[in-house]
Amino acid sequence: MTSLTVYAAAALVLGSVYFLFVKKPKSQLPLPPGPPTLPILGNVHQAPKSHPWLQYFEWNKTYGPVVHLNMAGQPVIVLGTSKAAHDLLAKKGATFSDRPHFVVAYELALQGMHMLLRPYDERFKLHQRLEAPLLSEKAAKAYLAIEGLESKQLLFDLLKDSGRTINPHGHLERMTASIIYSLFYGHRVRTENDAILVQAHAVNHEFGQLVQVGKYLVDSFPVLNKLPAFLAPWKAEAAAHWKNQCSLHVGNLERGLATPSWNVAKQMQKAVDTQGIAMSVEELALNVGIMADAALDATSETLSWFVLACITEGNRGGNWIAKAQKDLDTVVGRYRLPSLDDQPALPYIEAIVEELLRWRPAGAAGVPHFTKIESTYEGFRIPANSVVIANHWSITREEAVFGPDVEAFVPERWLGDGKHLPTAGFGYGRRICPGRHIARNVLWLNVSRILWAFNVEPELTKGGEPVKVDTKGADGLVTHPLPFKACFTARGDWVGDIVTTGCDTWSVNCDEMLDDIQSTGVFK
Ligand code: HEM
Repeated sequence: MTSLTVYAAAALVLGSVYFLFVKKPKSQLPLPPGPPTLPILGNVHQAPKSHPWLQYFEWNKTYGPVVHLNMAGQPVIVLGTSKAAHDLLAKKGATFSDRPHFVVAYELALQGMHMLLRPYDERFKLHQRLEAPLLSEKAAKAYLAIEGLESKQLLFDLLKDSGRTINPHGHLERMTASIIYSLFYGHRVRTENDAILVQAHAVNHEFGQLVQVGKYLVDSFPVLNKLPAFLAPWKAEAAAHWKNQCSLHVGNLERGLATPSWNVAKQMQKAVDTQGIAMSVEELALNVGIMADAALDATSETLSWFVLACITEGNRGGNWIAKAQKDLDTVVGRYRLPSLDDQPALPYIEAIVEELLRWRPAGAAGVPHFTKIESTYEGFRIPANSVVIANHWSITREEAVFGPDVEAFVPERWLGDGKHLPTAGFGYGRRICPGRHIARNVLWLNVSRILWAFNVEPELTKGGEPVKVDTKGADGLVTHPLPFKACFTARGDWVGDIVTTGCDTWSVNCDEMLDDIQSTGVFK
């Protein structure tokens, strides 16, 4: 969606005027430890320029689970263990659920209507209440038929490319986008070049540019926003971006409301109308649209990481792919596809999904929280107006919790006693990802079906060696693999029989499936 360097690091610098207003500390406790600082600049000169989660991890290793950074007066707290993240962000959720404030990207360009960036206030809680029934565990179950349909189509598309090396990203993204846009707007996505998907990418790319670190002085000195427009060129840029956001999200909302069948947009509109909530069309459209954006990127990139894990880590841990395929053959057999009903009998697939979320958390540095109030933790003072980062990369690499082989892909760690390991990747407390039930189902279904149908292998050099692929990934709020190729080969003729005959879904009437969701009675 945006570049995380951008987003997280912007969080580091945006409030450099805050310190002028911070009340004198009430507690005499010391600040948490952190790297040495320079006068005035603090740690600004050490702020990571890309992949910030890697540097945060190093700081957590050196200074401990709670690290304090001083970004020219802006306190930043980096949490590096799941205990610290739970203790502060979840247990003290009333205090730690705010977000840092972005003048250009949030206040101006999004008119304060970006769900992920909203401050923790009454309006945020209202949106959370409106979304909650549509993202609950029950609702996620009601969406399984649509998810199953798109996952069948994924198998069909991959089978067409069987035996060739392909970049799988387009197929994975089409599948995820089609689930989300069908559910949200009643719009099936037939190709990765779908006009709405392309428009969404363009708008998100533009948004990413607006949160570039240091691009706008006004993000560090909000008082500059009082300047007249001719002295404040960012205002015109933000206004142009707002138009593009509206064109995307209001356009999608209107198309969604005009379809014949049930969808999330209609359900949200109904809730707003029946509860008599005063809400502009833009506000509703952005709520639905930003939710769709959040869902799409994180889920499809996690699946890309899964394919990358297959080709780089597949033979580790006693060959986890072979183990999973043995279980699938025993439990599911070769005459039907796996479904969520098989989940209780396939704990190893569940373990693969957990390990995937741990090995490459899609939001490696999480999404920054913010606290307006001073707190204390384990003998340290967390100052008021701190940006608080739960660094998922550190948290998923805690050797005391996961063992010494944290860089390896080892599903076994989640079996037996491992069932109680802390899951990570969806954030914490009152800002925890509300779409996690849907995400987990999509991940489970596609991981199980891909492994049931295909051997997933690396691209080979002319000499027959696996082509080296980058496993560090690109910088960004949603961390994704750099483009790579893999080869999906059907595991046997039986795959062709089932996938060719039963997985070409383009003739299926999705309107009926969407109406079936409504008739489950989950939504009032
Ligand atoms: C593998 C898939 C996904 C991952 C790894 C993921 C991860 C995250 C993370 C780390 C956050 C920030 C949490 C925090 O601030 O502590 C978040 C927020 C959010 N996610 Fe997800 N997410 C995924 C899928 C989804 C889906 C499928 C939906 C919706 C259907 C969704 C909707 C949202 C929304 C609306 C927020 C903003 C919550 C807020 O600011 O209060 N996500 N997600």
